[in-house]
Formats: sequence, structure tokens, C-alpha cells
Amino acid sequence: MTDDRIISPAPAPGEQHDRALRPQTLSEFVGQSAAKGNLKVFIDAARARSEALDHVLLFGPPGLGKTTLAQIVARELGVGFRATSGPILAKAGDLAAILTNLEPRDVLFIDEIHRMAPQVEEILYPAMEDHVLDLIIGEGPSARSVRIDLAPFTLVGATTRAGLLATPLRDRFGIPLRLEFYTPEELTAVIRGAARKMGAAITEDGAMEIARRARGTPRIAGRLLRRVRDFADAEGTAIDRLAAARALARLEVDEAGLDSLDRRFLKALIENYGGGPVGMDTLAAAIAEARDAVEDVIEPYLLQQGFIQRTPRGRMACARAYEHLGLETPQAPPAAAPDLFGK
Ligand SMILES: Nc1ncnc2c1ncn2[C@@H]1O[C@H](COP(=O)(O)OP(=O)(O)OP(=O)(O)O)[C@@H](O)[C@H]1O
Ligand SMILES: [Mg+2]
Repeated sequence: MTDDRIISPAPAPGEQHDRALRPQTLSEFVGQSAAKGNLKVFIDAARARSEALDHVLLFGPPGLGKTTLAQIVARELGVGFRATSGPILAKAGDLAAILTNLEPRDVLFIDEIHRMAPQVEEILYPAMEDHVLDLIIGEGPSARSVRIDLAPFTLVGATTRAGLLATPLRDRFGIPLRLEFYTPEELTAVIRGAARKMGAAITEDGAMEIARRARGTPRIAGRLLRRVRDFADAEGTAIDRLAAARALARLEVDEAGLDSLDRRFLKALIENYGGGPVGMDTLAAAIAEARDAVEDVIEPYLLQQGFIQRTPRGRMACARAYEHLGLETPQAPPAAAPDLFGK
């Protein structure tokens, strides 16, 4: 399973307790300067006018800080925070109950908003747009619709796939924010902050070594830090570059931050399919993983780092993938398939 990986960006059981490590304020939140800069302006404006902030959509790969940022938005606004998630909201009534209990200007956070049932999504539209609930009471000929006014609120939606949102839903978010992978420098700062909160001794180049291999993802950086600290504690040393590198090697996280699953993906692409192009379904099946997990977790980082590319005919390996696996790069790019319909 994808989530067993040490570098899986999904939260592992028991990781909830590191809530204490979460940054609490916008200024403590490292990186994402574009998203943060915009948010700050809108938050200040909403506060100054004592209005609810416009609805915010946070999207990007897992573990980049969507939930953290949603909590920070509520804290910076000085309002209440309610959290739920798309798959939990089975019936329209579940969402209606939450909406009617919101205080004015509260933040309602819906995680995995792309997995909301259609009947729930429907009542969300008028709630977002006009702050009203349209409910149908009763059945058959005696059914009637009632309209309930809601307190103005801010919906913060999070998704790993903005592309899966219905257009009418996406259009109702006034503030769409894409979260990007973090640079190694930013992750170094994240790691230093987390180590300070954990009371772990770490050197600057120790933090950098972990940061370089954390797949651009703070959740992975935090997890690697905890494991590396275990090794360093066992050896009775501080976390310096060598201690970090030794521990990471034992965790099978390589120089580029790829783990065995990433390498299996690249190997399958190159060795089974001549480097592609090959469809995602085929590739996911070749490594016995769910397509969703591969698309959410493995692919974005490999794409961003230039190991693979996406073409209309499927995924293709780039030169960097061959080099990384120590394989010979094909001299010429694989010949394009004959274009049956072209000139
Ligand atoms: N900018 C940041 N600075 C410091 N720590 C961060 C930052 N972003 C995220 N983290 C840490 O990374 C971990 C994961 O963050 P979070 O849970 O917010 O990610 P997410 O995007 O909601 O992931 P998912 O898509 O799986 O829900 C948390 O422990 C959080 O403290
Ligand atoms: Mg989250």
C-alpha cells in the first residue's frame, strides 16, 4: 500500500499528535509566499470590514499544508473553526446541521471536497452564494420547500485535485489558491522549526540533508526528521549531515528523495514500456497500485522534478529518470508513433 511508505505524504496513524508542531500563524507558516501574500491582504480586508472572508479553495498534492492553512485562516480572522470532509457528509441533512450551527463569520473547512455526494453539493451552492438553505420537507404531493437563512460564513475547501471539482462548485470560490512543492531551503526552515518544537538537536547541514530528500513536502520532512532523530538518539549523536544521510540510507530514501515505490514506477515505465508513452492505468496496474494513489502521490513530484513528462498519449520517462536509475539514456528520443490521421 502506498501509505506504508516512509515518504508517503498521507498522515500515518499516530501522527495526529504532532498537531503541536503545526504552525499557528501566517507568519510562522513557511513558504507558499504567493498564496500567503494574497491571503494576508484578503484576511486583513475582511477583518477591517467585519465581514466574512470570501470562500477559499486550497488545492495541491497531499501534505503541503492545506489543513494547516485552513486552521490559520480561522485563527487570523479570529473566528470559530469547524472541520468536516466530503466523504463524511453522506446526506444533505448532515451538511445542513453543520451550516445552521455556524456563528457569523465562522470558517467551515471541508477536506476532500471533491468527494462530496451530489445531493450534498447541491445544498452547498445556495449556502455559499446567498447564505440560505433550501430544504425540501416531506414527500410526494405534500412536500414543500423551506428556506432558512444562514449566518454569513467562509467555506475553506481542500482538494488534491481541483480538476475533479464540478465547475459550478469551483466557480463559487472567490479565492482559489494552489499550493506548490516547497524548495529545499523552505523545508530546511520547516525542519528547523519542528526540531526546535521537539527539542531535538540538529545542525544546519543536518536539516538541509533531510530537506533535500523530503519530496518538497513538509509532512514528509516532519516524518523523516522523527525517524532520523530516532537513529541519532540511538547513536547518541546530534542530527548532523552524516547522521542524517546514514539514517536516510537505512530508510531507503535515495539522494533525490525517491523511495522504492517511486523507483518501481520509473523502472516499470522504462523497462516494461520502453520509456513510454504509456497510459496511467497500465502503469498503475504494472506496479499494483491504485490509479488514484499513483496520480495523487507518486506522479506530481516526479513530474515537477523532471523525471517524467505527460503527453497526450501517456507518461514518458525523461533523461533524468534513466540517469537516476543508472540506465543508459536512449540516443534519440523514441520515434513518434506514425500519425494515422495527419499529413
Ligand atoms: N508551511 C509549513 N510550515 C511548517 N509546517 C508545515 C507547513 N505546511 C505543512 N506543515 C506540516 O506538515 C504536516 C502536513 O500538513 P497538512 O496536514 O496541513 O497537509 P495537507 O495539505 O492538509 O495534507 P492532506 O492533503 O493529506 O490533507 C503538518 O504536520 C504541518 O504541521
Ligand atoms: Mg489535510
